Formats: sequence, C-alpha cells, structure tokens
Amino acid sequence: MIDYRGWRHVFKLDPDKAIDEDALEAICESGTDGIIVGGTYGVTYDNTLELMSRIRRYAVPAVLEISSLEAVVPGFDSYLIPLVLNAGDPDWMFAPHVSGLKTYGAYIHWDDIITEGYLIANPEAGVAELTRARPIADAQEAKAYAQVATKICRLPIVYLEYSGTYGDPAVVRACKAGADEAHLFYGGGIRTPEQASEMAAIADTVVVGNVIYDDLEAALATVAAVKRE
Ligand SMILES: CC(C)=CCC/C(C)=C/CC/C(C)=C/CC/C(C)=C/CC/C(C)=C/CC/C(C)=C/CC/C(C)=C/COP(=O)(O)OP(=O)(O)O
Ligand SMILES: O=P(O)(O)OC[C@@H](O)CO
Ligand SMILES: [Mg+2]
Repeated sequence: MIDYRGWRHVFKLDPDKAIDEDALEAICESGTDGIIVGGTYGVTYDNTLELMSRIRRYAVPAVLEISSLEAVVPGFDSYLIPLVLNAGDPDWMFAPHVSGLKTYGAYIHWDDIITEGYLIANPEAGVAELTRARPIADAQEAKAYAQVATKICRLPIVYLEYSGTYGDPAVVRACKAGADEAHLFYGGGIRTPEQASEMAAIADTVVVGNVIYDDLEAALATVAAVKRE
C-alpha cells in the first residue's frame, strides 16, 4: 500500500480531460507526493487505462479513486474507495461497493484498498448532483460527519470535497478536529499558492485538480507553497 499519510500535496487528474505530454511530465515531475486519477463523469476503462499508462512513465505514485465499476483498471499503486457520508441517495453509500465485491472480489488485494469517508461540501459540484448530497449546515455539522467517519466507521481518511470552489477554512478546521487521528484530505478550488498554503496549514493533504487544465503554471506553484508549510 502507498504511504498516503506522508502526502502533503497531490494532483488529481481526470481521465475525461485532455492533457498534453509536456504538461503531464511537468505535473508528474513537479515534486508532488502523488497523483490521484479520478472524476465524476465520463470516466471509462479506456481513458483511465490510457492515462495510467502515460503516468507510469514517471516515478510518482499513482492511485485510482474509483467512481465507476466499469473503469477499474489494474496496475495502480492503490485504490481509493469513496463512501459518501452525506449522500442523499443511499445507493451511493454501499450499493456500488456490493456490486464491486461481487464482480472483483476474487481479485482484490486488500492491502491495496484505502477507504475514504467522502464529505461533499459544494452543492454545485457534479458529484453533489450525482449523489444528491445533503447540504452541510455549518462547521459543527461538518465536524460531526468527520466523527461519523473516524469514530463510528473507523475509516482511515476523511476527504472534504469542495470540488470546483474554494472552501471555508472554518469548516476545514472543524473537519480536522472531527477527523482526529484519521487523515484529512482537502480538495476544491485551489488556484493560488496562498490558498494552497492556507489549506495545507489545516488539512493533512491538499488535492489540486481543475487548475491543472486552466493554468498549468498556477497549478505547479501550489507544490512549493504546500512544501513550505
Ligand atoms: C485491479 C483490481 C481488480 C482492483 C480491485 C478493484 C476494487 C478496488 C474493487 C473494490 C470493490 C469496490 C468496493 C468498489 C467500489 C466501486 C464503486 C463504483 C464505488 C462508488 C464510489 C462512489 C461513491 C463514487 C461517487 C462519485 C465520487 C465520490 C467520485 C470521486 C471523484 C470526484 C468527486 C472527483 C471530482 O469531481 P470532478 O469530476 O473532477 O468534478 P469537476 O469535473 O466538476 O471538476
Ligand atoms: O478540481 P478542484 O476544484 O481543484 O478540486 C480537487 C479535487 O478535490 C476534486 O475531486
Ligand atoms: Mg475536476
């Protein structure tokens, strides 16, 4: 299993988005601690395999965040399995996982599986629409969700997902308090070194996604900012 507990900064690459060879090299050689491959829509076996094969030319650890059973590709260092804590549609909690175990059960190396308690905090995100995520009322409620993940379900990771928008540091702080000994990933809307530093001062790992495709130089600048924290 990869040692995600040492990760401070990761990039998330979306198989459904195009990235040219130079940009991919810059991302993989940036000094980031790892690459997460994942996305909500348009993730297929073929585009995931293609992206993994290209990332594999570099030494950086690569993990797949599974969002679709059709796109489970062998060859990643580990597999992140989201459990959506605030899914309004309960089928997103366990139904795909049961299907996955029926399909892949015999092939799974359990040491390569890492489960995430996923808390979706941006109601406008695609993943919020998909899972019909319940809104999070306030920081206190975010802390309670994080405690459900770590204290009740004993999950090793809490992932606070603001995908597409920059989060509220007070909510991130509350999640960190609730996560306690679990590892807190923060992702969403990081576009500047200052934002990366601010979230890295609270969360254990910051995840940088969309800015890679809009402004590569800005994305790369987040690595040094987090490493300085
Ligand atoms: C090689 C091999 C055989 C390995 C074993 C396979 C394996 C690990 C099987 C395990 C079985 C199992 C338990 C599988 C789970 C399967 C599954 C489909 C689970 C569903 C997970 C889930 C709840 C997904 C919902 C969506 C989600 C949380 C996606 C995460 C990614 C995300 C939010 C990305 C950000 O969104 P993005 O698309 O970037 O948004 P924008 O485009 O708006 O930016
Ligand atoms: O794409 P952004 O908004 O950077 O979010 C990163 C990541 O948390 C998405 O799953
Ligand atoms: Mg994205």
